[in-house]
Amino acid sequence: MRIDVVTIFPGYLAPLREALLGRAVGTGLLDIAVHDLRDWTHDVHQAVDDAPYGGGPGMVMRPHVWGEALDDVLAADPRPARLVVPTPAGRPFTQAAAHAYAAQERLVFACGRYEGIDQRVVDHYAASMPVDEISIGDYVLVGGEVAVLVVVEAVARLLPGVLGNPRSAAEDSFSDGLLEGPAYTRPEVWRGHAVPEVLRSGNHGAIARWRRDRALERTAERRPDLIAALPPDALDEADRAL
Ligand SMILES: N#Cc1c(-c2ccc3ccn(Cc4cccnc4)c3c2)n[nH]c1N
Repeated sequence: MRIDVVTIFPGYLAPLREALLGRAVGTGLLDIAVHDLRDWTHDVHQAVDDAPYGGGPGMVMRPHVWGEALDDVLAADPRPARLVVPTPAGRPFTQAAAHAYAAQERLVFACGRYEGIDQRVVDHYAASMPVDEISIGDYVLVGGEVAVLVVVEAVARLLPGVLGNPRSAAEDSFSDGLLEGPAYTRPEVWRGHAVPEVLRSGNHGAIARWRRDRALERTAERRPDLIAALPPDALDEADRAL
C-alpha cells in the first residue's frame, strides 16, 4: 500500500517512521510519502489560507494551492487512490472503515488546518475519485495531522505481515462488535491484587466463557450503543444469561 500525506506541518508525521509503522515501511509493506503543501505556493509568503467568504472566525485554506498539490501527488503513482480528508464534520472513522482502507492500493490524506479546506477541493476530486471526509471523534483538534496518524496506524496494523501476531488484529476490540475484556500477566499477585483464578486454571472452555462475559459486561457498561448494534444472532443463550 502507498500512503501520501499532504500537510503544512510535515514534522507532525514523523511518528510514521517509528516502531511498527517504521518497520512496515522498512520492509516494503508500506510506502509512505509526506508532502509539504507550501511547496506548491508561488508567493513570497507561501500563503495557504485566506479569510472566509460570508465572514466568521478564522481562516480557510485556499483551493488553488490544494488543487496543484493534489494533482501532482495523485499523478505521481498510477495506482487508484482514495482521498481521505479528516474534518470535525466527517463521518466517524471506525474499525470497519480501517478494514476497508486496508484493502485500498493507495490512500492520499489531505491535512487541513485553520477552519478547514475550501469545500470545492473535496467537491472537485469527488467527481473523479473516491473521497471520504472522516472524523476520529467528537472533539475538536487544531488540524488533520493527528487524525492521519490515528487512521494510518489503525489501517497499517491490519496489513498482512505488519503485526507479529496476526491473531491480534483478528481478536482485538470491535472485531466481534464488543470491547475487549481485562488482560493480566505475571505476577499472580501484585500489591494484593490477584489474577482471576479461572485464567490460571488451564480450563480453556471456562477461560473463553469468562473472557466473553467480561467483554459483554464491559461493553454493556461503557458502550451500550455497541450492544444495541449487534446483529440479532450475535448473542447466544449463555450470553443472554449473563
Ligand atoms: N478527524 C478529525 C477531527 C478534527 C479536525 C480535522 C481536520 C482539521 C483541519 C482544521 N481543523 C480545525 C478545525 C476545523 C473546523 C472547525 N474547528 C476546528 C481540523 C480539525 N477535529 N476533531 C476531529 N475528530
